[in-house]
This record gives sequence, C-alpha cells and structure tokens, in this order.
Amino acid sequence: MISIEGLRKVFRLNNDDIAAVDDLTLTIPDGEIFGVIGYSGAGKSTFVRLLNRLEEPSSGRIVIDDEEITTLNSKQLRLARQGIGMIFQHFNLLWSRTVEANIAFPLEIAGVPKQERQKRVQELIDLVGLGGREKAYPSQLSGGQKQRVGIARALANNPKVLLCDEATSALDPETTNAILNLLVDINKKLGLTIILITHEMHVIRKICNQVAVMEQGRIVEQGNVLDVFTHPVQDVTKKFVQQIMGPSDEEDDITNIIENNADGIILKLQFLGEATNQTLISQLAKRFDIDLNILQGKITQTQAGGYGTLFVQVIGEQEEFDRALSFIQEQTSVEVEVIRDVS
Ligand SMILES: Nc1ncnc2c1ncn2[C@@H]1O[C@H](COP(=O)(O)OP(=O)(O)OP(=O)(O)O)[C@@H](O)[C@H]1O
Repeated sequence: MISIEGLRKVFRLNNDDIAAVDDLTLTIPDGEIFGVIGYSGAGKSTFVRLLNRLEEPSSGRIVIDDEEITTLNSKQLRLARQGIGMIFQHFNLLWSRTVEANIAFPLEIAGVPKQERQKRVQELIDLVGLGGREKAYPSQLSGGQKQRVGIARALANNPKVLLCDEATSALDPETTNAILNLLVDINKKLGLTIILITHEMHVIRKICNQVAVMEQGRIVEQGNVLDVFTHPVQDVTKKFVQQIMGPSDEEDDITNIIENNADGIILKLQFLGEATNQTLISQLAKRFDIDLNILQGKITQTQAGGYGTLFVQVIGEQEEFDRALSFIQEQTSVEVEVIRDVS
C-alpha cells in the first residue's frame, strides 16, 4: 500500500551536504503498524516528514494507495494530505482553540459543513476518550489528553495512513501505554496503516508488527518484530534489543544456575512469541508428575506473543521427565535445551 523507492533527502549546511535520508526503499502493507527505530540523527523525522512532503524529497518516489505523492502539484498535495494524518511529539495544537475547535480545524479546511463537522467532532472525541473535555483549552489538559486531541485531529478526515513522529516521547510510561493502546485500538477499528517512528524499543515491542532500524539515513535491518528480536544482526539493532532484554551474559547465568541448584534437571526454555505457548509451565505441571521451579528468566510481550528465556528446575522421576520433554519438543514451538541432566 505504501511503496517508497530510492528516497533521498540532502540538506545543505555550512557548505556540507548531509544525506538525512539516503536511498531508502521500503514497502509497507495495508493495515500494518510499522515501526521505524533509530538513534537521534538517524533520519527518522526527516523520513516521516517526506511521506507527506512536509519535507520535499531530493529524489525518489513515494506511492500511497496508488497515488504518487512525489509528483503531485500543491493543490493535489493538499487533498492527498487529508488521507495522511500525522501526530507529533509536542502535539502541535492550536493553543487559543478548545479541544473541539482543534479537532474541527482540519474539517473546516476541508470545507465540511458545520452540522456534519459537529457530528464528526463528537464521534472523534468519543473514539479517543475525551468525553467531557470538549470545551477545555490545551493548557488545561495533561500530556496524554493533548496527544488524544492530536490523534482525533489527525483522524478527522478519515485518513488511510497515520504518521506518528515520536508521539509518546514526551509522555510518562503510564500515559505512553495508554496512548499506544489507543493506537492499537484505532488500527483495529479503522484498519488504518500506522507508521511510527521512535527511539524506544519498548514502543516497537508493544504495538508494532514490523520494524525497520535506521542508521545514518538508511534502513540497516528490517523484518517482523519477533525475527528482529530473536536474531538481531546489526550492532545498532542488538543495542535496541538490549534496551528491553538487558545484556546477554548467558554463559555466566548458566554456570551460576547450575552451581546454585544442586538437585534436579535444569532446562532452558526459549519462547519465540507464540501466544499458544504461554501456558506451558502450568500444562507441564498438570500433565506430568513433576515439580517445576522457575530459576531465572525474562519474558517480554510482543504483538505476536511472549518472547524470551526461562530456566527451570524439574524434579521428578526420569520417566516422567522424558515424557514432559517429548511433549515440549513435539507439541509446542518452545525451544528446549537440557542444560543439566541428572546422572
Ligand atoms: N532542516 C535541516 N537542515 C539541515 N540539516 C538537517 C535538517 N533537518 C535535519 N537535518 C539533519 O539530518 C539528520 C537527520 O535528522 P532527523 O531529525 O531526521 O533525525 P532523527 O532520527 O529524527 O533524530 P531526532 O530524533 O534527534 O530528531 C541530522 O544530521 C540532522 O542534523
């Protein structure tokens, strides 16, 4: 649905050319929540601003829903922008207008008649959970409420795509979660494609299906979130994964676990993100005559399910253990390794 080919943006600064976005090629399917992650200066903001031509590309081609954005004249572009909503880190609200007047603003520009406008504003207020705050001014709202106004305003003209430029970076963790949940809700309800740029991996983990990692204006790694989590290739990607999973000092961990737990078999279970595996521990306890003791681990949740590693101690008869092991190997997609056998 969104196709980007050879996109490039060069800024000229003090006689130097800076390629903020450098030969970027990407396809984003319809209805996706697509994350772009990178450190400061990687070119994320420039990239997302090129998509609606808030920034003019130096070269390359952008096609959104069969419309070639890069060749539109200014009048055509104004119309096309109604189909591309955008929200910002610092909300960019009109401070002298109330909540409802902020949300009505893009409808006024699009020439929507007053009665229809009022109806649409109320729908949007309900959608983003701002009922009762219609007459408030932005200065009277919390950060999360301001972003809800930003989202409602961005959705006013029923866009097909929502661009989010660090939309939760100015919010505290709890409010961030609420806004991310709202974005997932909107994506499901409206089938909207969401492109979200961030420097925070937990934002990607929580709501994205696909992720692209940007460095120096280029996409250096891309794939579905779980693949990138489980097999990060580039150093920059490994650092982002560590933001969530912590540093991997697995060899030390295993030595410690074995030394500190004298009895039983020790298993390493690796969960690869399938929701169906999440009850594995209780299933093992119910189906087999074994006791399980969780020693150490870290599981994190992604859109596809839980991902991470658990070390468990198993106490019981060898025969029961063998049956439990076969069950894990044959009936689940959890990867299992016996790191200490009883002998
Ligand atoms: N208007 C501009 N003029 C000159 N250089 C610019 C301009 N906008 C961005 N740049 C440069 O382009 C590069 C990419 O900047 P961009 O803001 O897109 O990165 P970013 O990944 O969004 O980082 P941040 O999260 O810090 O905004 C940087 O080196 C920046 O200095």
